[in-house]
Amino acid sequence: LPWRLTSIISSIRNTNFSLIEWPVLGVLPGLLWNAWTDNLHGAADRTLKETGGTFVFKGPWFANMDFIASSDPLNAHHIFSKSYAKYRKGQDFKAIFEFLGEGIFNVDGEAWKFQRQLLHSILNNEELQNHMTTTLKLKMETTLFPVLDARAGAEVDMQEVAKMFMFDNICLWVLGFDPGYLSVDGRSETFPYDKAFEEIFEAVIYRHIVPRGVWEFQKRFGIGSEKKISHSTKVLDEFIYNAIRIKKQEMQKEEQGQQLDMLTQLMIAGQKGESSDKSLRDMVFTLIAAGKDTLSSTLSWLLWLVATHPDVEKKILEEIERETAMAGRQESGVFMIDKDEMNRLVYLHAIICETLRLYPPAPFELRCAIEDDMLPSGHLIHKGTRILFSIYSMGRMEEIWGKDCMEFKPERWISEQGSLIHIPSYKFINFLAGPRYCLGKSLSFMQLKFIVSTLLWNYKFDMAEGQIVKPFPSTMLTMENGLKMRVSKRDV
Ligand code: HEM
Repeated sequence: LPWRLTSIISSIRNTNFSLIEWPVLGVLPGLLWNAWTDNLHGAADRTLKETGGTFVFKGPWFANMDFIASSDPLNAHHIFSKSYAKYRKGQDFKAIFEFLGEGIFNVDGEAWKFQRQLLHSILNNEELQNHMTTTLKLKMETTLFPVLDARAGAEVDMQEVAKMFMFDNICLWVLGFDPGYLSVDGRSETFPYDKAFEEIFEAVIYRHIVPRGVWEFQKRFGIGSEKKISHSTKVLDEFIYNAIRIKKQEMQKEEQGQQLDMLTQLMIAGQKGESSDKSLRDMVFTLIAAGKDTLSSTLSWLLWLVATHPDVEKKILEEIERETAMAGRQESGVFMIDKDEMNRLVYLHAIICETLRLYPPAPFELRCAIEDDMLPSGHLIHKGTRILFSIYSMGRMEEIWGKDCMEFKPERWISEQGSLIHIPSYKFINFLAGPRYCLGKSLSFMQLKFIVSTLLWNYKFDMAEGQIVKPFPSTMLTMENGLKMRVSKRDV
């Protein structure tokens, strides 16, 4: 009890949630909230290990909080692929993520099929992918490298830099313009949009934990975290609707050449059918949310893991030197990798997979059964049961990854012949499995390989003294204390 009390008091002090929420929440959800936020993913991981990979959580009878948590790969295969038709995102998911509107994350059935086909054709369009790599390269040359040069030798929060850099890039890819969040003069303090996304994803975890009636009550009266969600959604809506309005004006000008951003492609596709500003807003909002934190989180964890594993750093630099002509190719003072060379970077691919295994940007998935069923683990599922799948725990299971599952070891992804080992998606579920797997998977590998190889070849990243790196309890796996590093230009 004393431990609980101390830790509740410290949670109240440390969380962003208003004091009003504590009396509203009551003792039990308060304890739960405390346990989850103390080390949300670690706590779930421990319980899943103790219970053999699946456990039933029972809340008070009136609270509608029951769910089944699992990290069992056979259950994953069952829920996401084999018996996919029996599980949906469900009404709870839709309510929790209501700010995504009718975007692809939030819909099932025909609405999902339609968006899936449309986004599949856009995200796999080679011309568009080449355009994205070109804009990324330009952004690195004109902004990222000058920012790092300007702060060389000083402490830099690389998580902040990664967030700002990816936010600018995702806006370039999705909306076709650069908001200039990352800049040498450091505008970050005043830039509201990325912060608005962050606040929503932080606050939304609360909706996963407390009874729906509680947060709906708070929403109705604009209390605590709900106030933040509605304010931040308004800020983002203004930003996105403005981008849609400008894009429409641009498209009306005949002299405007073909633009290769996703919003233009969605509008062209929409001209053939129905496409309201609201549906464009929902799709664009979802795409920005899908891409920005996933990539910046992977980049941050990867930089930390490489900086704390000098043997891995040495091997990746050797691979870049051996497999690419980067050493002899300098553009505007920096060395840039060629797009065609990226497929040869097998070790780098393994580093990215290994980072994602240990630190999945999207650490859990929520599903709801639409009929009675039985999981391969033997758990009975009744219609309406919620299932919380822990991707974070699955990446740390000894049964899948062996005794060294907690070690960062990119070699586990490479065969004796030197090629990549294929791990089935239901075991390495970071991009999900089955019909709803991530549409940005190949794009993500391409962009991350480009960024990481170029960054590591040109710069050295060392940890700042006293920096403690640990996950922050949010819907996205970010670092609680940032990632303070000393950056120096590498002597190539
Ligand atoms: C490291 C990077 C990424 C990871 C780990 C990742 C992970 C995931 C996961 C777990 C899902 C399933 C979500 C759910 O069903 O609730 C998903 C879906 C999706 N992702 Fe990604 N993602 C990444 C990057 C991207 C990028 C860059 C884009 C595009 C801009 C993207 C677009 C999508 C889309 C459109 C879906 C919805 C698919 C559907 O519902 O059919 N992702 N992603």
